[in-house]
Amino acid sequence: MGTVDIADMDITARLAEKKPKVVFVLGGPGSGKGTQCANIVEHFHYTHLSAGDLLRAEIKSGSENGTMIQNMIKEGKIVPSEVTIKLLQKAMLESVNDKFLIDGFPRNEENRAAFEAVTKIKPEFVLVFNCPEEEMERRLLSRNQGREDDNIETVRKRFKVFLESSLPVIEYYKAKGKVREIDAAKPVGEVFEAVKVIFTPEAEKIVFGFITTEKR
Ligand SMILES: Nc1ncnc2c1ncn2[C@@H]1O[C@H](COP(=O)(O)OP(=O)(O)O)[C@@H](O)[C@H]1O
Ligand SMILES: Nc1ccn([C@@H]2O[C@H](COP(=O)(O)OP(=O)(O)O)[C@@H](O)[C@H]2O)c(=O)n1
Repeated sequence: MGTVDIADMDITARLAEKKPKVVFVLGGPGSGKGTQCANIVEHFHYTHLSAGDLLRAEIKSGSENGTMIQNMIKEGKIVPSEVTIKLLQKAMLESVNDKFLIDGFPRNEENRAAFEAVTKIKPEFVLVFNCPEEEMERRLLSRNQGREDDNIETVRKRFKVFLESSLPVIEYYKAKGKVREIDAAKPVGEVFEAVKVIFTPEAEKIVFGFITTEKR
């Protein structure tokens, strides 16, 4: 246990006042989370917070945790929650928006429990992208973003971590009825059509002639 940091308490209290609305976006590495989040931002005015992007920015900023984060990402391991949660809290507080897509988090039970304990925020729902491993592997190895972890050796480690640590988090939310699953193996446009249905409010679905599940 570390000492209580007044600045951390302040961030948590200020964030609680803001009452942010959060959607967690989960799925295996390369399932298309970032791609679809960009579409959701454009159509539904959320702010996209990628845990991985925040961690990579922290490395670039030359922070004291930089080397530790870089080593963990290279190995496909999950960075301790304390670090990632602080970055997410700060980003939510700095944004003028109050609707957030939190992408790639929570990635394990520790992430999930710590986020809930610290922020008291529960997700509105959890968007899950399902994609076969062979397809995710193909996408990651041709992503071409110069990422140190998009090599076959690290990709295999990330798949193992996803199966062992992240799937249980998805199961946890499934049991709570919070998961909205998407077939992410289809082309980008088709995946977004399915995503849109989930984000469109029920009332608007009636107006625009979608089939709704609402009972009359
Ligand atoms: N539905 C899709 N079909 C084919 N390629 C895709 C699809 N969605 C994303 N991609 C591509 O696959 C790679 C991984 O997608 P990305 O959104 O970065 O995944 P994630 O954030 O889940 O790791 C990117 O190069 C992206 O352009
Ligand atoms: N909650 C998180 C999210 C990402 N990460 C790290 O960041 C890496 C890349 O995550 P990402 O979400 O940007 O990318 P994908 O693996 O989904 O393609 C992970 O493999 C972890 O090493 C983490 O430690 N904790």
